[in-house]
Parts: sequence; C-alpha cells; structure tokens
Amino acid sequence: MAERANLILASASPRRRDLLAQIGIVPDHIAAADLDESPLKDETPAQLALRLAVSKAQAVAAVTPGYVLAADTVVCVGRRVLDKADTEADVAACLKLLSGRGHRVYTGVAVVSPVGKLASRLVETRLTFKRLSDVDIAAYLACGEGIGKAGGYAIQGLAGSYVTQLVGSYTGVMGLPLYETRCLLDGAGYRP
Ligand SMILES: Cc1cn([C@H]2C[C@H](O)[C@@H](COP(=O)(O)OP(=O)(O)OP(=O)(O)O)O2)c(=O)[nH]c1=O
Repeated sequence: MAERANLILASASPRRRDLLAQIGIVPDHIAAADLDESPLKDETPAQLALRLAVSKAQAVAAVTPGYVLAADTVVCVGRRVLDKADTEADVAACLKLLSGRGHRVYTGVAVVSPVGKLASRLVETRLTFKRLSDVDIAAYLACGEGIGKAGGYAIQGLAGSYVTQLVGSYTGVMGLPLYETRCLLDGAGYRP
C-alpha cells in the first residue's frame, strides 16, 4: 500500500492546531514560516490575508514534502489593518477603536498538495462589538488575552462577551475556518 503523505501545519499558532484537532486532524509536523507580514502598497486587508496564507504555505512546501496547510488572519476597521497587539497599550488602542462599532476579520487559508498544487480560500467575517467602558477595557487588559492576537482580542475568551453580532465564520475569527479548511484538504486529496 502507498504510504500516506504527511500533513504539515505551517503555523506557530497553538489555536490553529487545536482547531484542527477539533475535527480529528492531527498534523504530522509543525513548521512555521517566518515572513514579513507587512501589507504591500495599495493592498486591501482581504488581499493581505490571502497572500500571506499562500506565501506561508508555499514557503514551507518548498522545503518540506507533504500536504502543507497555512492560514493568516487580518483584523480591520474599514481599510485600516489592526496589527497584532504586542503591548497593553496596543490592546487598549485596538479595543477603543473596536468599541461600539463593526469590524471585519479576514482569514486566508492555503493548501499545497504533495505534487505542488495550490488551493486557497478567503473567509470574511463581519462582527460588531458592544460599546466598551473603561472598566471593560481595564478588565480586558488585566486578563492578558489580547497580547499576540490580531486586532488585540481573542474571541475564544472574555472578548466573546463583547460580540453583539457575527456574520461569517467563528472559527475563521479564531484563525482557521474549519468548513473551508476541510474543503481544501478534501479537495487536495488529503485523507486523515
Ligand atoms: C481576532 C482573533 C485573532 N486570534 C489570533 C489567531 C492568530 O494566531 C493570530 C493572528 O495572527 P496570524 O499572523 O494569522 O498567525 P500567527 O502569527 O499567530 O501564527 P502563524 O503566522 O505562524 O500561522 O491572532 C485569535 O486567537 N482569536 C481572535 O479572535
């Protein structure tokens, strides 16, 4: 019998690994791509998320054979991309911007098959946050969940209680839209 090709998750994100595990998929290897994630001139947030997902998958596929899966999540208000929050000040600035208004989260997902075939999907989710008081913001900073997250929040924690409306993919906001990921892996011929 032919040996099954490995699945490589091209991501350092533990959330993406956990989301895959949720649907019974365990990567054989984790191999994060280290890319410059800054937007190109005139690039929209949607284009950025898709380009980075494809670039991460291709970078890892170039050195590791198998099915390579990668994703990238971009949070934006209008065309303004909210970078990953590195500090409490970044988290507070993001929350003030998101308070009481709508924003979008784009997650690009890409799969490169063992024969080098690329397939990708882009998932858009529109969310609205309740108006956040100073007390809400102080509580969020104290919980520390916004650090290292695109847009300065994680929907899978306390910030889940700020969401008054979500149209799109909850798992996409977390970083790996499971319906689209499964479709891409099935389409590429991956069998767990
Ligand atoms: C908006 C949001 C983001 N995030 C996370 C998902 C991603 O890990 C991160 C977005 O940054 P990404 O650059 O997409 O991913 P990453 O740097 O963590 O991992 P890698 O590039 O190696 O794949 O923010 C949440 O966990 N919950 C949320 O609600």
